[in-house]
Amino acid sequence: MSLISVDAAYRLILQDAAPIARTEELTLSEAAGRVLASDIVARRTQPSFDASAMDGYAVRSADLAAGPTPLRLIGEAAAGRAFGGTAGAGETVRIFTGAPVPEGADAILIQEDATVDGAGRILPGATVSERQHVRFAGIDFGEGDTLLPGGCLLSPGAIALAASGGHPTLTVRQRPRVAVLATGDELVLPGVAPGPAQIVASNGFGVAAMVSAAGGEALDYGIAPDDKTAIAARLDKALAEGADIFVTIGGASVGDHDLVGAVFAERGVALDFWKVAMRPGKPLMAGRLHDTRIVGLPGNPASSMVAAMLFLVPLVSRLAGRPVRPLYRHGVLGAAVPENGERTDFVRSVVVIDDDGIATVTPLPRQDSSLLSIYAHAQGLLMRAPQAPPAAAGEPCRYVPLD
Ligand SMILES: Nc1nc2c(c(=O)[nH]1)N[C@H]1C(S)=C(S)[C@@H](COP(=O)(O)OP(=O)(O)OC[C@H]3O[C@@H](n4cnc5c(N)ncnc54)[C@H](O)[C@@H]3O)O[C@H]1N2
Ligand code: MOO
Repeated sequence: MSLISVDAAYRLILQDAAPIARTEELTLSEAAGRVLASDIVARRTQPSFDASAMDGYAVRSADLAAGPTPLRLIGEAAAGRAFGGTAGAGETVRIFTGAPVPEGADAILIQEDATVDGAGRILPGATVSERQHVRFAGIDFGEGDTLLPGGCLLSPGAIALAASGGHPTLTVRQRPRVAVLATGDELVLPGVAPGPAQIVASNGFGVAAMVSAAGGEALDYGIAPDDKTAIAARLDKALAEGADIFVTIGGASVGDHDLVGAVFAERGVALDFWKVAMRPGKPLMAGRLHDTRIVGLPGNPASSMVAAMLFLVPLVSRLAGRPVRPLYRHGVLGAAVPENGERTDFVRSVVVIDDDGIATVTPLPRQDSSLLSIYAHAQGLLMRAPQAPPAAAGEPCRYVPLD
């Protein structure tokens, strides 16, 4: 298969990717950050009664308009404790924020504008307009109103609104299940002392973290040795478990021990592409087998992280039903850059956003695709198009944010 462009690979990986239909019911605290499955309507009216917005006195506004006449105090209303009677002409009820406004009263005189005389009567120091400081029933929403549309991301505000509407649980879309498998005889888990030719597996943990942040559920498939049977067994497991995406790391290139492509071919994976004209991350595969999408990431640490950021994160977001944000943002170069070669270059860069929102993108000095220390300290990937001419500091550029 020949190299395809970044844009073509991006289109291919997202084509026919739709939010998964499976749903689950979660408590409000569990549902935060998830995607609502369908519209929810209010089960109640909020507020369900006319409520005071201030601490003071419930009055009849017409009484105060007539002049500063003392009012007779006939009772008290507090949040959770209504005054049972009716305020008649010349009468007032002590009231606190959140309490039901008594029958007869139509406004609140704040306590700063009132004094109490020796006889316990209330002397208004100001007039009030009708409805002043009253939150009328239903000003937030009424029973049966649509509170949140299906497909919305459950932000903290949305969770609070659902709670107020009387929903203790919400039906949300299930997260896409993403099996993540590292491959390579040389890999040991963090914390295990590597042998003389071994290294510590790192990429799977970074990729799993990206999957979670994009709204997916990462399934840890561990490490498979460079052995076709072992890799195929993990693929079969992913299919049996109904994984939405099977991600491999490593073994994607052309060496004698790069077996992932061979396993995919033997198992009948229909590849959409293998190898993208980009640096790092060229030996990237994507395809599908039955209902499972397949993504084969290259092994070099920065290559797998960059390829996952560009292609896996949008795919997971789309399957999760979350908005897929545009790949690139605009910025200005913080340093001069040379002419680019034939592949799209993704240059790990420091991104500083000033008070006006202008992003200055400055390439980090070392770009070898094995360097996690550089990747981890980059905030963005400067995008250099194929054959882009040299560019000076201050010129416009595009970059992929890494947050
Ligand atoms: N003759 C060619 N050789 C290579 C080419 C090529 O076009 N022709 N492409 C190079 C590029 S570009 C990349 S990127 C790598 C990718 O190769 P693989 O996907 O086959 O990756 P591996 O060979 O398995 O591993 C590469 C490197 O990364 C380390 N690795 C692998 N998995 C992990 C992990 N989970 N955590 C940390 N590090 C990992 C592995 O030990 C190797 O050092 O191929 C080039 N070669
Ligand atoms: O894709 Mo490789 O990432 O150029 O090292």
